[in-house]
Amino acid sequence: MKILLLGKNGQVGWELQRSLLPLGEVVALDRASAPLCGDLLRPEALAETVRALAPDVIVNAAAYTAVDKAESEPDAARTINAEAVAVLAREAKALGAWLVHYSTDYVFDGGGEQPWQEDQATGPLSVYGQTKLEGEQQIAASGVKHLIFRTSWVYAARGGNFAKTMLRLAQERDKLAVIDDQWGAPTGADLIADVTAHALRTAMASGDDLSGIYHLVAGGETTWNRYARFVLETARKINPALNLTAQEVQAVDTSAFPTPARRPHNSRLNTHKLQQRFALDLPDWQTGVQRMLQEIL
Ligand SMILES: NC(=O)C1=CN([C@@H]2O[C@H](COP(=O)(O)OP(=O)(O)OC[C@H]3O[C@@H](n4cnc5c(N)ncnc54)[C@H](OP(=O)(O)O)[C@@H]3O)[C@@H](O)[C@H]2O)C=CC1
Ligand SMILES: Cc1cn([C@H]2C[C@H](O)[C@@H](COP(=O)(O)OP(=O)(O)O[C@H]3O[C@@H](C)C(=O)[C@@H](O)[C@H]3O)O2)c(=O)[nH]c1=O
Repeated sequence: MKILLLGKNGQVGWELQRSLLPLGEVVALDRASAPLCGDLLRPEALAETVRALAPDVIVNAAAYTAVDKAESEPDAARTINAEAVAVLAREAKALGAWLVHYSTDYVFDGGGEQPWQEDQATGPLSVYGQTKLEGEQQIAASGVKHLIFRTSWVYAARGGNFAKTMLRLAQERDKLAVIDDQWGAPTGADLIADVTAHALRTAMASGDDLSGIYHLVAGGETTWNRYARFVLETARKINPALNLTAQEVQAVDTSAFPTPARRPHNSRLNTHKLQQRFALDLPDWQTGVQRMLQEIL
């Protein structure tokens, strides 16, 4: 089996290079790859690469993920998160290949307090969320066999993420102020990659019955504030010599921390469908965060 992996150097892409290896030959590209094109800002060059490689599976881990910046760069966000995805779906469909893709909790408007199910109405609050939703819709409309994993609050030992931002700020400041009224689940890129490999293997063995959208997040729930406090407490235990000067992580409302992009209050995702269809048990979010901190500290 031949797998084309796009976005190989992102948090999820990096972990996928390891997880996908047992499934077959992995051709892993990033935006700078040449002569093959892995640049999602050049959708038609990307299409030529797909036709030249004729993979059995395309795994797209590339995305425009700068949530605030997307508000002032909607065209680039849309080309990468939606137009290029439509081209990948079209080419995969023509080849009879599977398309694996990732989406986000930010497709929802964040109302209520219940975990969102896959079939509930979306309502993105930001350009990033809107363009990711358009990507999902393009895949569904193409008729390609697909797995779309909606995940949230991704972290990894490699790459930039909220946990690492908190560690950096806690070394620079005496006090942090972090939002305590947005709820979700931090999810490790290694978990996402491992579940992807398992689900892909299962789905390919069962025809196209398992094609669809799945919510894939770690178990439990927290707020950004509680997550930040957990990161700093755990970091202090792992490495007491670490110079974390911030003694307090002040809990603030969303209104006290204005950002260019609006973010959902309720980012909880219900994972029953994924766990049931693929016979999976997802670990609590704390387990993976601890492991990542052990690794980087
Ligand atoms: N990060 C998160 O918190 C969440 C992520 N997701 C989704 O999960 C998926 C993986 O995200 P994650 O690994 O965390 O994101 P990262 O930001 O870590 O990685 C995204 C990758 O996409 C690449 N990329 C950006 N623009 C292009 C382009 N024009 N052509 C090719 N590659 C490009 C980046 O390359 P470069 O470094 O060169 O810019 C980077 O390697 C995405 O679909 C994202 O929307 C969903 C929920 C939460
Ligand atoms: C840095 C910082 C952020 N915040 C808040 C802002 C925001 O509501 C929240 C997280 O901020 P960040 O900008 O780090 O995270 P953000 O870029 O919003 O993270 C999102 O990325 C995309 C790609 C996704 O798909 C989402 O699931 C989610 O992970 O924390 C504070 O309250 N205090 C701070 O000092």
